[in-house]
Amino acid sequence: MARHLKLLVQRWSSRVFSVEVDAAPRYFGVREQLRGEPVPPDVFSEVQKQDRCYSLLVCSGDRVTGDRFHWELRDRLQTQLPPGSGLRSMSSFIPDQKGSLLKGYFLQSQAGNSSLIEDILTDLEQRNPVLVCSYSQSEDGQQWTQCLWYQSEENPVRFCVVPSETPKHHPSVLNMINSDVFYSLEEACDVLKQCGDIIPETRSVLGMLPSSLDARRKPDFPVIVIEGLDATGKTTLTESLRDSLGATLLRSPPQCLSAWRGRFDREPPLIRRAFYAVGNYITAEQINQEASKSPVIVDRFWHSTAAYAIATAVTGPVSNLPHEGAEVYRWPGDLLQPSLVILLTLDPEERKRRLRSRGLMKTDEEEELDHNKLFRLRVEEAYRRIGGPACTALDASPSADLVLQQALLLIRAKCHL
Ligand SMILES: Nc1ncnc2c1ncn2[C@@H]1O[C@H](COP(=O)(O)OP(=O)(O)O)[C@@H](O)[C@H]1O
Ligand SMILES: Nc1ccn([C@@H]2O[C@H](COP(=O)(O)OP(=O)(O)O)[C@@H](O)[C@H]2O)c(=O)n1
Repeated sequence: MARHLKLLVQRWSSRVFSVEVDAAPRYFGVREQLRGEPVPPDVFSEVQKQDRCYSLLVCSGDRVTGDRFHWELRDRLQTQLPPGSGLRSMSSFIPDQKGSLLKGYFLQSQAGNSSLIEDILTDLEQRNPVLVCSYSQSEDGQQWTQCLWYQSEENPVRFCVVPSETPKHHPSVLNMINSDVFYSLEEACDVLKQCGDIIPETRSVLGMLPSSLDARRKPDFPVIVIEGLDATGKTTLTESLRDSLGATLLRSPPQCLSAWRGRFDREPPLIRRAFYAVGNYITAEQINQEASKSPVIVDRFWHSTAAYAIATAVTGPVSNLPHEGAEVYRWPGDLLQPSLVILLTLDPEERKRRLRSRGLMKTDEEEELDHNKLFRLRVEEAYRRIGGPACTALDASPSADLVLQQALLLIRAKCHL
């Protein structure tokens, strides 16, 4: 077994395992002694006695390969597994240890399906960076035990499965920085550079970057960013502001990346977020050039990149988000800071009405906003928590003209235009 896997398994008992059930993580741990705590963790309470469970944790040393494999694995399992396998997202982490998160899946095998599932798992483990554990119930039905799948045939080392306390932070928070949200151009570029061979388009994206960036340069004219969920009226307002103020209108991601956006939207979060992060720096350079001549209005910028990334990485209610004031809500030190960020807020029903009347849905994420109320609430709250500059909320429910007048009042007060 590779050295890093050996170390991982040796530290098994300091790890917590988390399985998502109805968007709420359930936690358990493993202990070396076989008896002692006969209470099965609640994720096992619905499993039949004769069934087995399996966990698959992605353990690639290379994060780009690992994240892509984790992403594809869900589709592969969903297609190959028999119905009733109860496929769920799972992870394993060491509480409070940043970067310790491993992602994977948890599944059940019912008696009649066991040989099919075992064939799928054996094949997966032989060819891919995945560590498979199996879980079975003890003879007396008092305890669930975990053992490594590859050694389960001969003399397996069994660990007791025990309930674990809910950790202080949602597990995803441990790996968020530089996996979901990037705080420097260098970190985002590193990810894209690593993808050069598998996604040739990354070279063209990186080629759009300016040769040097100066985030400290103060633009001569104000730079105003308009943020908000899809269909809150950003396009309508930004176009009116451009006309009223004689401003230049820019957007992030910038127009020059539009040919490659769809390609990156199909990639796992690590790569997709790195693409949008780099997009902000390209827009920043365009802002620098234009703001020496006129005010600049920007349709989406850093708040969108960070808020959607943070809200997607965690699951469940708003209370699972990193706490207010946490490091993830800071502004990247090397990214141009706008003079004002206006966040358009809208009642969910009115937003849906505008979406319907516009007649098209966009990214999977935007579609998810409609179906998943908790996701929408997390995005909105993440928007509010991001600072440096923090956004100023503006009620977007009045008529387009009234929203424009209110926005102009805010801009005049803050930017002396
Ligand atoms: N203040 C407003 N009142 C009513 N409808 C609006 C208002 N602002 C925008 N709309 C309409 O709502 C839809 C979404 O607006 P749009 O500007 O495209 O939003 P976004 O750019 O945020 O996705 C469009 O059909 C637009 O005409
Ligand atoms: N600066 C940006 C802009 C968009 N995005 C992503 O792009 C999606 C929204 O794009 P969209 O095309 O629906 O945006 P609009 O049409 O509302 O401007 C979100 O899901 C974000 O994840 C980003 O990450 N950073």
